[in-house]
This record gives sequence, C-alpha cells and structure tokens, in this order.
Amino acid sequence: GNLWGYGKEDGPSVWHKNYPVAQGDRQSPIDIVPHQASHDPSLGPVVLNYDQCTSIKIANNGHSVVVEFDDSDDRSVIRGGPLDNPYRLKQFHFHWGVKGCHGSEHTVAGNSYASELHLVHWNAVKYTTFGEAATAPDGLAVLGIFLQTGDDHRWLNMITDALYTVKFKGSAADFKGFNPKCLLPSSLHYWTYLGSLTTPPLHESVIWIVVKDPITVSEKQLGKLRTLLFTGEEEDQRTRMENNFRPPQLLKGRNVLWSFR
Ligand SMILES: NS(=O)(=O)c1ccc(C(=O)NCc2ccccc2F)cc1
Ligand SMILES: [Zn+2]
Repeated sequence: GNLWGYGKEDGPSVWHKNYPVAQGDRQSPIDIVPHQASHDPSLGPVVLNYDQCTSIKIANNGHSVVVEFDDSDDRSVIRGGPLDNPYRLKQFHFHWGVKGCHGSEHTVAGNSYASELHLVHWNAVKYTTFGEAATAPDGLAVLGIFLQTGDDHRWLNMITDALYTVKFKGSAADFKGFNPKCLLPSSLHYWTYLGSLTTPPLHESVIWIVVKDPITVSEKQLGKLRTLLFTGEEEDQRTRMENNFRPPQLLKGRNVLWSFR
C-alpha cells in the first residue's frame, strides 16, 4: 500500500500522522510575499554548470515524473547564491494541478502558477550520499521554476513525448542526454529561504532557491503530464496523476531573501 499520496485519505492534511515533522518550523512550500522579503546585497547570482549534463532515465514514482542524473561526480552542479558549496544535480520533477492556474507548490503574494519544476541537488562536499544529505540542515538545494501557460515550450516536448513510456507507477525508461538548462528562464533572479522536502519524509534539509520569472508551456503539454497515473499497471483502479502539490506552509518567523535589484 502507499504510505502517502495526494488524495482525501492520504493527502497533505494527514501527512503529519506518519511524519510529525510536517508541523515543524521550516516546512515547504511557502507563500512568498515579495515586499516582506529582505534584499541581501551579499547574495550573488546562482551559477549552473550543467554542461556535462547526463540524464540517465525517466521514471514514474507514483507521485510525480522524475528525470534522474548520474551524480557520481561534480559534472552537473549548482553553486553561488546562498550556497557555501557546490551542490550536485540528482533529479528533477514537476508538480501540477488539474487545470490552468493551480498546481505550483510555492505561491507569490497568494498567486499560484500552473506547475512548478524542482531541480534537486545535494551537498556532496560535506556528505557521502544523497540519503545522508537529505537529513542534514544544509544537505539539499532545490531550484524551483514556475510554469505558466501560453505557447508551447520547444524543449518540454522532449519530456512530454516520453511520458507514454512511464504511464504507470513504478515504470521507468532510458532518457539519456537531456540537459535541463533548456528549461530555465532567461533571468535567474531568485528568492531564497530555509525549508524542507515538500513530500514525505518532509526532511528539513533544503535550501530553497525559487526563481522569480516563470517559463511558458502550453496547456496541451501540461495535459500530457495529467495522462500519467498515480497507480501501477497491476492495479484495477486507475487514478490520473494530478494535483500532486502541497499547499503553502506557515513561515514561522523565517526570513525570505531576494537577490535581484
Ligand atoms: N518536492 S521536493 O521538495 O523537491 C523533493 C525532492 C526530493 C525528494 C526525495 O528525494 N524523496 C526521497 C528521499 C527522501 C529522503 C532520503 C532519500 C530519498 F530518496 C522529495 C521531495
Ligand atoms: Zn518537488
């Protein structure tokens, strides 16, 4: 059986029963209120070195669609900004809704986007494995990118055209040579704050870097994400994968910093 999900019985409102940290002091996502954020002049730009990028496979883990990378060396790293070390790219995945304007996890002044892309990195300088980093307060760095609807995104088609291969929970397929740099907006101005994984086990180990400008994708491309299933091939009850987002959590006195002028 599934430990947690996004339904009525197993969704975000009951995660605290099995994962008490859900009610902790640095939970994610949050509502970002721009005029309450502080400018930190010491915050430099984030730098992505994705050129030797090596995606390996695409998978349906029953909660989202995930593209995984070879993180055995520092070939794809994020550095700078609020980070004291380079953080290694491990995977990226998406969160989305059931139509148009809802689906992102972070919100900006109460406004949701249609979807949110998470590029997940871990601190391989201080920790030996992703699992170890995922329980450390400075172990992970997740770059969040908002998706708004409009024209087709030329490169997202490479992902949406592969989704038929990972329709069911537990399915995976080769997905080599995809460089997620093509999914980034032109400006990497960002907000940053200390938070958590937005799904169980909800570890409070994430330095969040939320990019201000969204990328634009088409409703048709988002619709293809919704053809994925939460359920496995062997299950008779087919449940469409949609609304796989956690709502904003309490700030509990945290400071949100911004980098852009
Ligand atoms: N939505 S997000 O905040 O970007 C997010 C990123 C990564 C994970 C993850 O790796 N979970 C599995 C996991 C957790 C802890 C240790 C090992 C794991 F594989 C969960 C949520
Ligand atoms: Zn995520």
